[in-house]
Amino acid sequence: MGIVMGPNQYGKAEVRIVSVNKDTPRHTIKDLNVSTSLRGDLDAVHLTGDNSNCLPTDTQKNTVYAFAKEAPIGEIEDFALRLGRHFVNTAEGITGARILIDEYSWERIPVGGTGHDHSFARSTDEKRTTAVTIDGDKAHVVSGLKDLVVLKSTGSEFWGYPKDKYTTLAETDDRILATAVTARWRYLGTDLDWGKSFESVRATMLEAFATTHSLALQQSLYEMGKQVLDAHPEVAEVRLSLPNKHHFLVDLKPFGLDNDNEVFYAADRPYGLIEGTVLRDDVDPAPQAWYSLAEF
Ligand SMILES: O=c1[nH]c(=O)c2[nH]c(=O)[nH]c2[nH]1
Repeated sequence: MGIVMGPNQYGKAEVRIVSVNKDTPRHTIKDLNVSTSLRGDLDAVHLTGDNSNCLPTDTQKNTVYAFAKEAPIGEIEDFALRLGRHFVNTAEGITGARILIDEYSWERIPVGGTGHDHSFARSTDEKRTTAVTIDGDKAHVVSGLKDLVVLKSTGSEFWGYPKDKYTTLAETDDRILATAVTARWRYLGTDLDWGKSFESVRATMLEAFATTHSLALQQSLYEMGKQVLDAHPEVAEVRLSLPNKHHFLVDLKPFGLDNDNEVFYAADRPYGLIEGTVLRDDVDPAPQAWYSLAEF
């Protein structure tokens, strides 16, 4: 019987970096939020405060900035792979690294009919994401997006559910279906055209959401994941988190008006939260997750 140090990791969270490429007067920008986590032989720092294997989180932050200058950032997956491999290959006692990156999107401001060379507007709240894990000489990439807000103004029903003495929800064959998509998909390789794959996965998910006549958001979730896997052999599994952004019919009878599914109250909370994984049954399962309080 005794007490030991359990799973642990440490790093710098949310390194905000904006990098401007000035190779030509038509600048491009990369706007990222980068988090690093390292694992390895870290008992000593926890048990006795011996920092000899503890590459400072400050150094990890500086590495992110320096790497952005030493070579073009490129796709976030490639940048994360470079950073993670660097820490594992160079830091004494470090055997694993996980790099999380969120990328914010900017569009050129239109001026005189074309996009301006060096002025940008934040186009949407949607973020492109990646989570790259290095484990010794192995690497795996889970990319995704979050805060992609979508809505169907019809083509959504919800009925046939069990009713008990607490049920008040009316069955409907015509409702608004709206959600803010968080999606993560696990790649089978580490060497591919990340940007092309991202755009295609995103387009497939959107098309599946739009064209599925939905009897439940759960059914839309499965279709979105399934159609991504059908069209993308490079993807092993898709995980989706879909808040059901409820839209309630407003009672217009007090004003002598009929509401023919046209006027809704958009509630912000509570919301249903529909989550799930759609996966191939013939690939290796995802490697064990990194430490997370939520998985306790
Ligand atoms: O698509 C839905 N799935 C549910 O599980 C659910 N539950 C609920 O109240 N409304 C909905 N809608």
